[in-house]
Amino acid sequence: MKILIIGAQGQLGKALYDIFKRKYNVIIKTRQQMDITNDELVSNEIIKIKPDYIFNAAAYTDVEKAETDRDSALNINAIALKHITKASREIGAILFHFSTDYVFDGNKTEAYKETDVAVPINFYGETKLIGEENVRKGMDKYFIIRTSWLFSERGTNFAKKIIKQGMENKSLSIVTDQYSSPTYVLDLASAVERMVQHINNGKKFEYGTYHYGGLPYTNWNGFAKKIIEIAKRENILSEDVKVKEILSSELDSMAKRPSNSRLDCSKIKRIFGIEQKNWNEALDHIIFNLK
Ligand SMILES: NC(=O)C1=CN([C@@H]2O[C@H](COP(=O)(O)OP(=O)(O)OC[C@H]3O[C@@H](n4cnc5c(N)ncnc54)[C@H](OP(=O)(O)O)[C@@H]3O)[C@@H](O)[C@H]2O)C=CC1
Ligand SMILES: Cc1cn([C@H]2C[C@H](O)[C@@H](COP(=O)(O)OP(=O)(O)O[C@H]3O[C@@H](C)C(=O)[C@@H](O)[C@H]3O)O2)c(=O)[nH]c1=O
Repeated sequence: MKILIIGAQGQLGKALYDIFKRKYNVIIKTRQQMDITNDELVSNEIIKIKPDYIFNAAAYTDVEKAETDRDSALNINAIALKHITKASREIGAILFHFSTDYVFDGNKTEAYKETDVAVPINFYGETKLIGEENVRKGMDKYFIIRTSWLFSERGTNFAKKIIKQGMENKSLSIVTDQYSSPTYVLDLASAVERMVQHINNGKKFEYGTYHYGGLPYTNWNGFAKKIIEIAKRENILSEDVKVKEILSSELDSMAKRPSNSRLDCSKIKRIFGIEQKNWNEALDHIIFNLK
């Protein structure tokens, strides 16, 4: 069973490699080795490697910068999916593509299901939604996994930004009016492994779009308070660091974020038996490892 991971240097790409290298023949491609915006290269490499599964963890993930650096965000998150699906289809590979809670506008009061209409309110979300549509149009054997607020010990993410800020300032101001859930990358990668095992064992399943995120739901301020609490306990931050509550309207940001992008993950549980994991335990673990 051969697996190709594209975007292997990102936080999710690395987690997928850590999980899958234990039992599978995994080939990894970094941006330097396979730029997904290069149609010819993508096609040649995928056809040459001929993997059974392709995991596309490559993306443009700077939500603020995407508002102005529009061509790059669009090429990487949207157009490149035409190249990847064309080559995947040609060799009959199964594609796992990753998308975001930011495809939703946040106007729903409950958690979002896979069947809810996606209306992005920022350009990153727009490009990710076009990418999803390109996957659906381009092939049949795909999984689009929408996830939220990824964190890990590696790469750039909210948890690491908060610790860094806590080291530099005594007072942090964090929004209270955006709700979703943090997801530890290794929990997401393990969910993907469960899906692959399920398929390889010949069990019943459906291709298509799935939601997977951590539990419990929270807002960014709640997440930040938990990060600070653990960092104080581990003596990484001093006791006098405080987290102030602010509203999104007080932020100086170009990209709007949804007030509610909680993902309903009941479909992945029903079809693949995958349970959501509690992110608190993972947060303890990564902050301990940052020491
Ligand atoms: N981070 C998050 O909070 C969330 C992420 N997601 C989705 O999950 C997926 C993984 O995200 P995450 O691991 O956090 O992202 P990262 O930003 O950590 O990693 C993305 C990787 O893609 C690479 N990349 C960028 N452009 C190209 C290109 N043209 N060709 C090949 N590789 C490229 C980057 O390389 P380089 O470092 O050289 O730029 C980087 O290694 C993405 O699809 C993202 O949209 C969904 C919800 C939340
Ligand atoms: C760092 C910081 C952020 N915030 C706010 C800004 C923003 O509204 C919210 C989240 O901050 P960030 O900009 O770090 O996170 P953001 O880049 O919006 O994170 C998103 O990344 C993409 C890739 C996704 O797909 C999403 O699921 C989500 O994880 O918190 C504060 O209020 N104070 C702060 O000090």
